[in-house]
Amino acid sequence: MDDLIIIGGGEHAFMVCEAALLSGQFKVVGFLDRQPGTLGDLSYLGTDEVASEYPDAAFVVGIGSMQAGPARRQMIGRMQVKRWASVVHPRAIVSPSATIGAGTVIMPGAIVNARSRIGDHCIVNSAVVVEHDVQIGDCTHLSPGTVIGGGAKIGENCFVGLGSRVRDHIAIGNDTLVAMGSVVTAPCPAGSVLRGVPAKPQG
Ligand SMILES: CC(=O)SCCNC(=O)CCNC(=O)[C@H](O)C(C)(C)COP(=O)(O)OP(=O)(O)OC[C@H]1O[C@@H](n2cnc3c(N)ncnc32)[C@H](O)[C@@H]1OP(=O)(O)O
Repeated sequence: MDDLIIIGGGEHAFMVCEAALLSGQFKVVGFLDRQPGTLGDLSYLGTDEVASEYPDAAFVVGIGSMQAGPARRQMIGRMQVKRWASVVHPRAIVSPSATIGAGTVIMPGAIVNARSRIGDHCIVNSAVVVEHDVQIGDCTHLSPGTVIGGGAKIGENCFVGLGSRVRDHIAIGNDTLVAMGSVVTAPCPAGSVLRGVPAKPQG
């Protein structure tokens, strides 16, 4: 069983901790945060700088990114971490032909269907449906209840808000924000901000 350290001590970190414990794959040894705090029964180990003191542990980001763009990737790049764990809640359904990147978390009720590829450090949140043959880029957050149609491609560093739908076989560019409740019916370039039904670019 791997030792796991969670980066972050907020609400999402608690969810990640619970998923890790329920998976039976990890012994969660503590969490890092900018300031001392509490996270269930976990020990506060220190700030990000102490990560290098745990060379044998695996790490996972427990910070729920709520925006599109490179901030999450940059934060991860600054960490002195050798090994990233992917955490899959035992009540998620992941096809045996799907691949899940390092540092990615899959929350309860999520479905990742056949031949889909989820990148590194993604959040596939509660009750998300990622249909077959989908590609999700690194550091992208699919918020609870989103549905990604078969063969769609979502870029890196995207944020897809609560309950949104993305049409099958379309591509969404990197760093795109999809507002909650949107229905994305057409491809969009990198850096888009989309909102509404059907989703339209915002200025
Ligand atoms: C585990 C978890 O809980 S993960 C949580 C995930 N959270 C989410 O998915 C929420 C993400 N947030 C959104 O999608 C927001 O709608 C944002 C970020 C796109 C916009 O937020 P803000 O800029 O704060 O917009 P704000 O709330 O001020 O609303 C401005 C206007 O847009 C409207 N509006 C806001 N969001 C939306 C939306 N998703 N669709 C349509 N209209 C919207 C508001 O009603 C408001 O209209 P008004 O000016 O006529 O009153």
